[in-house]
Amino acid sequence: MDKPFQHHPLRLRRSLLSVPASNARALEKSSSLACDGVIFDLEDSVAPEKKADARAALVAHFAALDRTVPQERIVRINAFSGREGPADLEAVIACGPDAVLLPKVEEPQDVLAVADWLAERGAEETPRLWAMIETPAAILNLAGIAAVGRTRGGRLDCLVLGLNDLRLATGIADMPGRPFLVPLLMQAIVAGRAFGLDMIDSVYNGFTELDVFAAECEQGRQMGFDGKMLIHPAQIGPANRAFGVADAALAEARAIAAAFALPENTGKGAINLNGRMVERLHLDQARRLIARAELITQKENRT
Ligand SMILES: CC(C)(COP(=O)(O)OP(=O)(O)OC[C@H]1O[C@@H](n2cnc3c(N)ncnc32)[C@H](O)[C@@H]1OP(=O)(O)O)[C@@H](O)C(=O)NCCC(=O)NCCSC(=O)C[C@H](O)C(=O)O
Ligand SMILES: [Mg+2]
Repeated sequence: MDKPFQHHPLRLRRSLLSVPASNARALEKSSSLACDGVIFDLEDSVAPEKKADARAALVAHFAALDRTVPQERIVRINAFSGREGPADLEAVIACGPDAVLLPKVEEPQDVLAVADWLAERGAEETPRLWAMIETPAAILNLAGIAAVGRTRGGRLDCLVLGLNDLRLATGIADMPGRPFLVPLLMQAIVAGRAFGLDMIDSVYNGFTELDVFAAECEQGRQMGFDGKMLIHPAQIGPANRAFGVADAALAEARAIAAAFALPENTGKGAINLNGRMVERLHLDQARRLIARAELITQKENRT
């Protein structure tokens, strides 16, 4: 079933492809891909000596962009408190993306500082802010970071897990099924949902192992994630499938909506639908799922 609470308009975020801003071919290709969003990366996929060139390439790319392509556009900057961060944010202002992804957020102030910087520059509603959760400190401070979603006009939209950095910092093993990471991922889900944020699962590095990748997407969906950060175009199809709306789930949602629309169920809080109790909260979930399915259909008809 769909998630219970959301503080911003419904967006498709099944597949978010990271594209190094220093890779001209990948930049060019990104607009033609069926991912729901592109994360233009100025951080770890760009070598230190290429940072300035990557910013310039990104600004040129956005200047020539066809903004009718149905993709959300996010720029991942380097840490705002570091050497490259302020110049990256100036590039963000020039680009005008939908959102800025902040890496290695450790405490609420890491997000608030950027929100205040953007507000001072007159950037009121957009870009939105997304925060990467990828350090032990971020895990300890999850509730405080997610709570930023309720301040500064609710500018924080999404938490994105970064398991490469988290494994590096903690020593947690990279294992099939992510057994020792699942408890941390679930903490993130609970914190994000408490403040109405969208939740994006971490990248999977083995971009040729598509069966394993599909299983990890399915696991992420079952945990409650909305989508996954990707590193390669081959991962888009499996992610869109796993985080899309299955036919059976859509049929069930339609049955719930139809049942509550029956005259005999008017005014009822709970009904019997084929031997299962269904409440009005399930009707709300069903309506959201139907709306998401409609968004997917609209997108597929446009691309
Ligand atoms: C992983 C790669 C370095 C592999 O690159 P390559 O060997 O060139 O792949 P292919 O030859 O299989 O590529 C086939 C075609 O697809 C295009 N391509 C590849 N990757 C992308 C991409 N990301 N976006 C757009 N297009 C892409 C190639 O250009 C080929 O096109 P064509 O010429 O038409 O055949 C590479 O995939 C890559 O660099 N991926 C992204 C890396 C990245 O962004 N890293 C940062 C995100 S990871 C992260 O955030 C971790 C997190 O912080 C954490 O801590 O966990
Ligand atoms: Mg990282």
